[in-house]
Amino acid sequence: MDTYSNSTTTSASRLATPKVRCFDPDTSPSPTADHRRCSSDNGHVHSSPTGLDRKIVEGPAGYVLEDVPHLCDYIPQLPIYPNPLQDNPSYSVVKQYFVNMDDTVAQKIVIQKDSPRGTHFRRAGPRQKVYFDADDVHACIVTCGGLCPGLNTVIREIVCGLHHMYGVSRVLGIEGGYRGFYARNTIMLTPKVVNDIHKRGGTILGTSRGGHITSKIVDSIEDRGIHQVYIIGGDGTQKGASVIFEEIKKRGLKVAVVGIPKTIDNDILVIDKSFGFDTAVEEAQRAINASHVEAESHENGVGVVKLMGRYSGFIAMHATLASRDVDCCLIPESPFYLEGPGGLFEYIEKRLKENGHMVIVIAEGAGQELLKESIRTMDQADASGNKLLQDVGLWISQRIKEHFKTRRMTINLKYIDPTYMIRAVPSNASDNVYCTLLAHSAIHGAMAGYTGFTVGPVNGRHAYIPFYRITENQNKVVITDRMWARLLSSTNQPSFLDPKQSAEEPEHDEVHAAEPTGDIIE
Ligand SMILES: Nc1ncnc2c1ncn2[C@@H]1O[C@H](COP(=O)(O)OP(=O)(O)OP(=O)(O)O)[C@@H](O)[C@H]1O
Ligand SMILES: O=P(O)(O)OC[C@H]1O[C@](O)(CO)[C@@H](O)[C@@H]1O
Ligand SMILES: [Mg+2]
Repeated sequence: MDTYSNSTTTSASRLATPKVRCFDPDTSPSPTADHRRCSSDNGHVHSSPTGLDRKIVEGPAGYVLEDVPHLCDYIPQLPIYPNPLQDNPSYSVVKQYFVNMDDTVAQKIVIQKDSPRGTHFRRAGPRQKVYFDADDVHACIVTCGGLCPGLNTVIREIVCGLHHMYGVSRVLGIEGGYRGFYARNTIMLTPKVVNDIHKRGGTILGTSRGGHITSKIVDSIEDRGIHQVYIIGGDGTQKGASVIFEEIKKRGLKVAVVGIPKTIDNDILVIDKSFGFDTAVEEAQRAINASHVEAESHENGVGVVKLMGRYSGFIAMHATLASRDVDCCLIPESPFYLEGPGGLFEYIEKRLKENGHMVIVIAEGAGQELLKESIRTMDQADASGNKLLQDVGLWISQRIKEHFKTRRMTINLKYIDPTYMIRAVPSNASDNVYCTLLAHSAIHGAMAGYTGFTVGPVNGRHAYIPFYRITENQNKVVITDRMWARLLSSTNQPSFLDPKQSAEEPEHDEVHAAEPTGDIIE
């Protein structure tokens, strides 16, 4: 473990015009707290298996801060400026303008008297001093990966937040995802241009998969004189953002790299939930309702609805719990089987005999092992390297039809795949507010000189989270938690689990692993 130092290899800031010199402990009359964090005694750099540094600060009673990088970690003597927010009339009502620089957010909030204080993250919010002169700042925004409700709201709120809170007027939109840095046009984003984009689905910037050529992206950032890069995207995008940050650090550029996590599947760890998730669950209700109406209008009606979730079944689980019309929910985390006692076919037959109709919700990543056994196909991947999944909805519909044919039982099965209808809607009211907070937290962090981080709520408080924390693993439904039990008790479906197996399941250590909303954690 090396002692953390802020003066690693660098070339000086190439971009900003100094107005106030960096804090000097001997001469500065009013040291800013944020500058003290740059001194060499408050943390340690841990080398990760990938060779990337991690800033870990340890405190009493098992307190651990997993801190995020700061520009002054690798650029010495950076100028600082007073935060213009303090002169902003809209914010004059706020009693405490700035967050305390020592504020951190606990990852685990349910603890026992003697348990260690555990992991914390730096609290998001405006700082008293900032590391960019608003007049000089040139920011850019890019959206990558699949569509998700709320993308336009985040874009809007970054542009308007930079403009209204910090007076930053130069914001560039990079078109078409990462490849847009070097292969596409850019557009100037002003509050006027983005004024009503939150009412539209999709992303006004366009998006793509693949095309992450780090050197070309960073060349483009450097050539355009960009100081703040806001990157909106899922797990792949955040990995890409981390690589961009490392390259920027290597080149010694004064550029803050900020990730805003986007994943409709809610498969990003640590944060309470991802934007667009609520909207997706709400929109999924329409498909489930339609499926239910069809099913109950026909003799032995079976509705099958496929919902998003490649590796995590959160949308399917929450849409099922919200709807109450679903008789069976199948997700990737809970293996199931079709034939024999306790299997899916037996359960369908039972439900049809009891109720005359039934609705099955299946997440796109569920049952992939069964599919592999019955359909032999080449493994294919998309441009980002994500495995392309077979259509489990079509497959299961076919298998159910075949099964009841052999049982000489007439069923009426209707299959609905609302994926792209759900992804394309604008975000709902609560996601819109959430997107605003994400954008503001991102802006405050970048202006305060933090970099190489993702922003998001942890137990209801927005925090700055190092990239590695959210890219190392995926958030999954924990089927031994109470939420899944709640689902089983609401649908009455079989658990497909050997009771012995569930008793032996190890306890998960991620507080949020099973619950996407902070307010419903037990
Ligand atoms: N390990 C990686 N290193 C660098 N760039 C990556 C990496 N993984 C993915 N990317 C880049 O990130 C972008 C988005 O990745 P991807 O298509 O996997 O979507 P995502 O961000 O995970 O969103 P979604 O939730 O829609 O899957 C792509 O341009 C891809 O090239
Ligand atoms: O068709 P596309 O754009 O590659 O995206 C499909 C994937 O994107 C997601 O909606 C996540 O963004 C997945 O649930 C789905 O598998
Ligand atoms: Mg992804």
